[in-house]
Amino acid sequence: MTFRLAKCLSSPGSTLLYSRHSSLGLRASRWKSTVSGQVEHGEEKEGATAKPFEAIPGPKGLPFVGTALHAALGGWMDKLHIHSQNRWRQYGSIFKETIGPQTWVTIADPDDVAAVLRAEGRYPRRYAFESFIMAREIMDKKLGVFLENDETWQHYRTLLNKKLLRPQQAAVFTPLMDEAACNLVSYLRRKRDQGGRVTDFQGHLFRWSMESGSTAMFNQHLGLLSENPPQLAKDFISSIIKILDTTNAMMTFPPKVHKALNTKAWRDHLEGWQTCFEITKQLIQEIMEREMERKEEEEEMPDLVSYLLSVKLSPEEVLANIVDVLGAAVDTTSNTMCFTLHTLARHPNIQEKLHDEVVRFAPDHQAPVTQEQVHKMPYLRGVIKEVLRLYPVTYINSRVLNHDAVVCGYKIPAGKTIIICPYVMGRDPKNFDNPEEFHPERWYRENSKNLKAFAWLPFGFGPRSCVGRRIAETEMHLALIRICQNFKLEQEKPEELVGKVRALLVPEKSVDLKLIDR
Ligand code: HEM
Repeated sequence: MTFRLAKCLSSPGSTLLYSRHSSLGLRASRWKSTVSGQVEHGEEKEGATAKPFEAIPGPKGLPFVGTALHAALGGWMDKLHIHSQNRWRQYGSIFKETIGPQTWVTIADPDDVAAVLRAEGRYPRRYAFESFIMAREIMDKKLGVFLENDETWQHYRTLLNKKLLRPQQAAVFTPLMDEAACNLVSYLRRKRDQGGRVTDFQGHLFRWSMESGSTAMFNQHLGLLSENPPQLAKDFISSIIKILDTTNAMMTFPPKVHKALNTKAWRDHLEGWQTCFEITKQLIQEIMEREMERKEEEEEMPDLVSYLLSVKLSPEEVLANIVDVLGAAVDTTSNTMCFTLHTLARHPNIQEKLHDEVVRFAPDHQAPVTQEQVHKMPYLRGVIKEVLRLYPVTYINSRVLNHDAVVCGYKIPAGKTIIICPYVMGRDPKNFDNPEEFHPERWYRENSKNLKAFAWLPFGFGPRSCVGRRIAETEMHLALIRICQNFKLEQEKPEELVGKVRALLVPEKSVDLKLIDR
């Protein structure tokens, strides 16, 4: 079947039919294609009955800008996760909407999502923010794994998989990440006021995730959690924040318009990218210099930069890939941890249960925490999974169709973007019982057997899924263990946690918590 599907996908001019059986879930055998006018069995009927793209339901909007003005005036660009949920309820299993420069077809039924993702072929494509690509063109910089496509993407991706996803590599970065988690604890102690309060967890956790994530790339600490963090790394963080803060504006109106009018948002966006590239370049240089001084035996597991250079990527390609990987690593993990700590403070019973498990399997504050210990903690892993279900930082994901296709009975031309909604799927009662409840036990092996496949997709799926998943999960587990060992988290004013969209789903307000020593 795989062969047949791959053959269909690589045939020029073919139309894929993405269908699912209403009661039995996906039936792979029903995927068909027309190849150069030849019709495979049974396909003609389904293709012929498919409705045209224009018939996909959705808001009409205005010519050229679609619902961008509604979004700007109604202020819902930063609530796109809720907006998608409302549209989904209003229009049903598939809807289409043009917001500014992009027309998106949205699906959020796990079976439809499975059908699209399972047929994506060798070179899956995601929707790429036009402004990200434009900025690189203007700066004359290359695209890295996040933005590249086709053979070049696959080349980068194969190299990165070897360094970031392999268990042998995890053995190198786990102890360093554990040190970063311990440093986070000391750092938070220093940030506490006299009443034990720490304000703006977002900023603190941003530092931690850059510190922790970069150990997996550079095999060394940047020192961001120390008393005097290096200016370079602090500037990198500011540049990423600048890029993310201006991304919503680039989504509401075409970046070309922003550029032509030289808007403040565009200037900031571009400046963010320029600083990000300059700093990453300097960071790489510093790391390479330090690396030269290191001992020979450490060369067995070279850091990511040395490795990429050793496999003959040019310095420009290495720079572009490090920018892409670091850029994807920092805000995702830090905001997920923010949601996690806030949720634990809000649910003292859950926090105590987690603490009991941590004390049982990692009782010694001084001893290193290992992957084996983490594997013995299903509740801990359930907490993170539950946070990613309710607050997936990547609240939407996407695929740009390589071929004309039929999705949910509608003809979708090649090049159109299909939006997949982990946020909507994670809160749909058809997929999860009592979806609004935070219930880590639902992820225990015996309970999760009955969960719907593809309903939980915070890291995406397939060959284009998150290359940093192992790193992200490892660092979040370790940080949570260290925080639980050392602190009880409390909220001064118990508050519902509300998310907003700033390219990713992030907490709307500053997360402020009280840390009481255990
Ligand atoms: C909570 C943490 C994280 C979440 C929820 C997350 C989620 C995602 C998602 C949904 C995608 C798109 C996958 C797809 O299209 O199917 C992605 C891609 C990516 N992520 Fe992550 N991510 C996280 C952390 C990280 C970390 C720590 C790194 C780096 C160490 C990283 C590096 C990347 C890269 C480079 C890509 C692009 C991969 C490609 O296009 O081939 N991510 N991530």
